[in-house]
Amino acid sequence: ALLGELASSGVAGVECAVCVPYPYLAQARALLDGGVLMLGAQDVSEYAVGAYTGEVSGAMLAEFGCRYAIVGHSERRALFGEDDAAVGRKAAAALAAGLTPIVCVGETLAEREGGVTLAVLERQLDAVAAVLGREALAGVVLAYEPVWAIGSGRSASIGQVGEAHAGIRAWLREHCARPADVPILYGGSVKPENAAELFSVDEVDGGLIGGASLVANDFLAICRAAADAQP
Ligand SMILES: O=C[C@H](O)COP(=O)(O)O
Repeated sequence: ALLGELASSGVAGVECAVCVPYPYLAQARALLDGGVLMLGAQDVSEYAVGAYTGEVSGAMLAEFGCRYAIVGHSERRALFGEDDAAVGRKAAAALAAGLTPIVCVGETLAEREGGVTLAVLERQLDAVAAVLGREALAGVVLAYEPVWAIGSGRSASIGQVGEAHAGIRAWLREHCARPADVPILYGGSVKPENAAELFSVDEVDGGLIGGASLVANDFLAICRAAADAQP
């Protein structure tokens, strides 16, 4: 459904990708081949090669046509013990394999209520910068995903998103060789109804869409909102 619609109507200036679970990569690649939608994975191993049973390396993902790998999604951090340093190593592994890592950062509700949102984002970003360095950092995509907004139906407010994205851009100016090259996506209950408003916020360069991406027409509406928000 996505391919048909995107091929006919297009979404000028917007890069769209689907990040599918590992077992579906081959099938997705066959469907997407030569089309306008790019392919990504939802995770990547921090190890390039070796005896790590069950791990999926960046080279394997590249072989299956992936352009992107999400790293540090809050569910990976919270449920699978991925700490900030591991997220940095995964980002490096993705880059080394020629993939663009989509590095997720975001605060929990307790951290937001404790007034430490920007400090948490900086801590998470510092760990990535420590592994990548200023040059390589310019090759990532960042995604601000407040944990409390993911899958909850409750997106962050415009003010909250604006403050976080401005903070991340300011951090990039200090730590990245080409800070303007790094897109900052917002994720957390993005829907057709709120996409235009979220994409109108300064420093919001796109979205990382979960639930709404499972409904083709909703995802398409969000892609169009991103196209309409182009400067
Ligand atoms: O992986 C996607 C993000 O975590 C956002 O999910 P959501 O749009 O269902 O809140």
